[in-house]
Amino acid sequence: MFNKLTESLEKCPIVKRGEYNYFIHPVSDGVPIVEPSLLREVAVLMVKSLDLEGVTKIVVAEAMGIHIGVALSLMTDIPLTIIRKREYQLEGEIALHQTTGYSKGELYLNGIEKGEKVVVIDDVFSTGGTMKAILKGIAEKGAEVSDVLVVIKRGECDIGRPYKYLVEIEVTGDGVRVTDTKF
Ligand SMILES: O=P(O)(O)OC[C@H]1O[C@H](OP(=O)(O)OP(=O)(O)O)[C@H](O)[C@@H]1O
Ligand code: HPA
Repeated sequence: MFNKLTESLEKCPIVKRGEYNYFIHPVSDGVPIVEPSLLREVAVLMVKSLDLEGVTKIVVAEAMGIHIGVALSLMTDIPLTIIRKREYQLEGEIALHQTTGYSKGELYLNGIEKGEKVVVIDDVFSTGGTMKAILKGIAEKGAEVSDVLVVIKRGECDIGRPYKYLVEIEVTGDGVRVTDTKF
């Protein structure tokens, strides 16, 4: 029944970013197209997996957290905040330094208050660098993280706390192999 995510991953193309084998998939890249049925499957699986009890905000990072965050927000009626790559200089904004397997950059966190209970979701874990930066920012704000979930886990990531994933993959220059699913 839930086979769109695994089947689409096993068919997706790989490109080189330096030494990094980068897989290109609708969930992690938005290209070539995001099928509503795939997005719905991911949203249903996230709702089933996450502990949403008492959660006041869904936290995602620009850009590829946005479509999955919107889908989850529409299904749960929980508001969404997007960590942006653009600085707004709003009061209380926190700047975070992000390092991924192939890039570095700044992220800016707004919209989370002390004492809130949040879930953080993202499309992919590769090194876990982005998630570690996000968690540091949320802790600095004094908010509690109820759950962390990534749709696609590639590689081993220690983010300093437990997390959930929907599928685990291995990526080589030849393609993607799904090694575990949580549904
Ligand atoms: O575990 P990591 O090594 O940190 O990699 C995962 C991050 O990399 C991608 O974001 P990216 O910064 O490339 O931006 P995008 O969402 O705009 O594609 C992805 O959306 C994750 O946030
Ligand atoms: N593909 C898409 N998004 C990603 C990847 C990847 O290989 N690694 C980290 N984010």
